[in-house]
Amino acid sequence: MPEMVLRLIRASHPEPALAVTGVAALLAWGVGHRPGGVAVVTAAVLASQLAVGWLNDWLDADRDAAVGRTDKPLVEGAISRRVVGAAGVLAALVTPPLALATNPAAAVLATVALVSALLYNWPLKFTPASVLPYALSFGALPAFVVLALPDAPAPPLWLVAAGVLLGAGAHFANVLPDLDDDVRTGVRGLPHRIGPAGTRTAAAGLLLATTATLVFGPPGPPSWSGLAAIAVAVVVLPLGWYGSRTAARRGTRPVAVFRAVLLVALIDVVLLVIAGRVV
Ligand SMILES: CC(C)=CCC/C(C)=C/CC/C(C)=C/COP(=O)(O)OP(=O)(O)O
Repeated sequence: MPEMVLRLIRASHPEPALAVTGVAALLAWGVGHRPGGVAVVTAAVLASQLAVGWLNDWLDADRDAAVGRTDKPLVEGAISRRVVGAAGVLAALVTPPLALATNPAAAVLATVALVSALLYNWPLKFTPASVLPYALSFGALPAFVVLALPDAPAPPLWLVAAGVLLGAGAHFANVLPDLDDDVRTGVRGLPHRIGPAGTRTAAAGLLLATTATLVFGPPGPPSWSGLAAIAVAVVVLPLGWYGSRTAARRGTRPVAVFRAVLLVALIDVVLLVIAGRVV
């Protein structure tokens, strides 16, 4: 793969972008999209993730350089700021037409999710409302996937609620490794205002609530696989919480809660797809 492409991928926040796109693809398959529908939904979600990730690094380049972020190609000077910004604008522009290949109502939801996420990049991440775009975008994501079906069914409330809780939890988990650096560069979102202990607790608590919503939300009794998912969340999330706390005390990047959150989110969706109970 050409070097430039690899650098662009690194500037896109590839871990969360792939996780969110993978979850959307599995969900699309689980709710009954045909292969073409799965492809369109996946492409629209991937484009929105790339747009948000690239424009985030484009906007944050000076702040990331000020705190010496070693994981950012823009800080290394490995890629120009103009290229990353242009890639972000291009990805944002192709998201609505891609989503429109399903139906207009679904395209509106995909666009709302994108715009809300871009508003996180600027200005909401600096305010106490920093959690809102995550909650809105992640609530809109499963609603988009369901509404994008050929007969455009109404998305179940429990699924949207699970998206909102997952998004809010992901915000706290994502900010956790950067709390100190952010404060030095003037970023004061909700997690910075409630501090590291509150942030770790919010991330783990919201993910546990997501899992419970997914297991107990659908009609009928919970499945054994659903109960197993809760058991995994109950073990993995506190382990991630503990790992992040230990890393923070050692002065290394506390990414364990973030990884635990991604793992629990993926397990939730895979179990739901296998059980065929999403809608
Ligand atoms: C469905 C959909 C579009 C969901 C996206 C929701 C959303 C608000 C995503 C933001 C992702 C992102 C680029 C975080 C980086 O934040 P940061 O600048 O705090 O972290 P960093 O230091 O790692 O760059």
